[in-house]
Amino acid sequence: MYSVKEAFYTLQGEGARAGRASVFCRFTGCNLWSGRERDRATSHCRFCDTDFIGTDGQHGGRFADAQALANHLMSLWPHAQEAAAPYVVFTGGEPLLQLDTPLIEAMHAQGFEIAVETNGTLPSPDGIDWLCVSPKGDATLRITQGDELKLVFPQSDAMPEQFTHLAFKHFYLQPMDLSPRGGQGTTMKDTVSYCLAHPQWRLSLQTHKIAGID
Ligand SMILES: C[S@@+](CC[C@H](N)C(=O)[O-])C[C@H]1O[C@@H](n2cnc3c(N)ncnc32)[C@H](O)[C@@H]1O
Ligand SMILES: Nc1nc2[nH]cc(C(=O)O)c2c(=O)[nH]1
Ligand code: SF4
Ligand SMILES: [Mg+2]
Repeated sequence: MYSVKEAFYTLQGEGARAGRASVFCRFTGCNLWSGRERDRATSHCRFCDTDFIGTDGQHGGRFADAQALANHLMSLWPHAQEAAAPYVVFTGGEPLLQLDTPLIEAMHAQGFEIAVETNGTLPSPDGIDWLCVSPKGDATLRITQGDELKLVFPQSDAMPEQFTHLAFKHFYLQPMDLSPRGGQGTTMKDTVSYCLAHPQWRLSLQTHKIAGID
């Protein structure tokens, strides 16, 4: 059984693959925050910009098996006749609480290329085509290699220097959007300054928020 908060067709907004048409599958639940505002201040992850509770979002629901979820996600990909392979981004919440080998196999059998957005605290199954790891505060990082490391900046207990030696192809800093915590604006200036001073890091903007899409 898979619990999905929402699923939608949009453009990947962040990181090295920003701008790419994607089916997003947002799983319910996370291991670093309950998703309830009253728990935010005492959680491992305190800046989350996402509602991942329940299965009541657009095209959300509970899916009995991998084939049912793969069929559902394929129904959201509108370009069956085009050359570009269908592309899915599994996110959440924390997708590695639910993404397993049967689902990876069912998605590949449909022809999907599979991307994952994870906090990196849980082991990842084999077969993921694009792995994006986004470390969180003092939460122990268990995934130390992948395609991109995308760090939300700044986090006093997870500074970029801690991660530069890890085996990722791309290193991104993404300005923390403070609005989920009632703040204003983002930490854009500090993030730009850090990237200018440390060229190993590139700037990732949340372009879907700029574009006004999901
Ligand atoms: C909502 S998380 C879900 C996937 C996974 N749990 C994770 O944390 O990577 C998706 C992406 O949004 C980023 N993110 C969450 N809240 C943010 C915020 N307030 N500002 C900027 N990026 C944020 C996360 O770091 C992650 O890269
Ligand atoms: N367009 C768009 N791109 C994204 N990249 C990562 C997202 C996420 O919430 O995991 C996200 C999202 O929520 N929307
Ligand atoms: S780990 Fe990801 S989904 Fe969980 S609370 Fe943090 S940003 Fe949100
Ligand atoms: Mg998001």
